Amino acid sequence: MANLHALRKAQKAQGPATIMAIGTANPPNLYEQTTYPDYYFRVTNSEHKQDLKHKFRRICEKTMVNRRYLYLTEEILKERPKLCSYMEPSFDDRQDIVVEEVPKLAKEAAAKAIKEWGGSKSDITHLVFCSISGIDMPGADYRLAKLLGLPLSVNRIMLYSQACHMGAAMLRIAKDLAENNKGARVLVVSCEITVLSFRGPDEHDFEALAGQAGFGDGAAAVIVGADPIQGLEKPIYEIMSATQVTVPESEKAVGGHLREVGLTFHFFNQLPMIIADNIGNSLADAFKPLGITDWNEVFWVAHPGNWAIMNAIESKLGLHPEKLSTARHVFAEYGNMQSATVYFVMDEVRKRSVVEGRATTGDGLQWGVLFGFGPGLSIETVVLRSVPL
Ligand SMILES: CC(C)(COP(=O)(O)OP(=O)(O)OC[C@H]1O[C@@H](n2cnc3c(N)ncnc32)[C@H](O)[C@@H]1OP(=O)(O)O)[C@@H](O)C(=O)NCCC(=O)NCCSC(=O)CC(=O)O
Repeated sequence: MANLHALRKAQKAQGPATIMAIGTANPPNLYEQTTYPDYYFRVTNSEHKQDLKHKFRRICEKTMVNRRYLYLTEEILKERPKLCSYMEPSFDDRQDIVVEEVPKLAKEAAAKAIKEWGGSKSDITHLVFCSISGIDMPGADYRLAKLLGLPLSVNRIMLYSQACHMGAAMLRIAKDLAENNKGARVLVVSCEITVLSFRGPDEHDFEALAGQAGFGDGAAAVIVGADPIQGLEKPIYEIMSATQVTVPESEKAVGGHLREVGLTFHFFNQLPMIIADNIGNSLADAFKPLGITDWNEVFWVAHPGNWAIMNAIESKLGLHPEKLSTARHVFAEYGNMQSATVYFVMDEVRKRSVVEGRATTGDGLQWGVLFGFGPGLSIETVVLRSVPL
């Protein structure tokens, strides 16, 4: 028994899971929000719906998004006209694209993270990959591992059909993998392209219209491992804890349905208030062991969701405006890239901390919260510890 105990101890890492690199990527096509309504109504052959176009323009302005990267172009849509209808069965056309393209964009982000990490691909022990799109067998994880040239021994896990909270949720998974497997180096990848949900406008479907106005395409990757090798691996943040709670009676607050017509997107207008009303409890539980009760004392890496959600959180928790300024900046420059967004925010927080001459990677503060939410309603709370700069 004594030997078994020693064996189990030897299998585990000593220190906490640590984020050692972050990479991001977007498709090459940049769409300015001011001209997007003209583009969108032209490519979907909806120019005759002028009142709806004006409404869509107002919705686009209300999002507070400035620009977004999108995989789909006018050329691609001409080749696949079913995607431009409102509800024509079009699953195969959509699937043809996402099965090929999700792993490719993911590879760009992952290659950047691996380069920053500085280790060898052969030392990557685990791959955790999420995307709403691209269900296939073998999956996008297999394709990505092949594109990157990862060792055949890599332990893969693919998470399809989840949504925005998965950026935070994958850190929760990676933490357990890194801390329970000595020497593990976990490549965490998220890739979201909106090909399943792109559709033409309909005056009776506000939720679809809002989705067309706010979502963007992007991929991001991080490397997570414990006990960094000095001189080779540079910690960016330590992951102190990671938890999920499901808000009761909220399963219809946000979600989607995958059908022949692609993915339809649904949300309640009350979503901002539901999130703001519930996030306080999650923060209190997460920071209790550290004795922190003032949410302005920590740095914030928040999934933006939409502008109203950030307003509601800021007001409910009494946050200073700078706490969510990076999340707002990323949202304005890229739109809501669902699970990938929070990694863009994390990348921006650590880069800004350097540029602004802060003492740590967390805006000069020691402790921070990475926060995500998505269908369920699932709230993910990850406590991060910054490192000195
Ligand atoms: C589209 C919005 C910018 C609209 O902003 P506001 O609601 O503040 O603006 P507003 O009230 O003036 O509404 C703008 C126009 O839309 C109309 N409108 C608003 N709500 C409506 C509704 N429920 N049904 C029909 N029409 C509606 C208004 O009448 C108005 O039209 P008119 O101008 O004609 O009077 C916002 O709702 C938004 O950002 N939605 C994004 C989608 C979203 O919630 N994503 C959640 C992310 S979820 C996430 O991140 C997690 C996950 O996905 O898992």
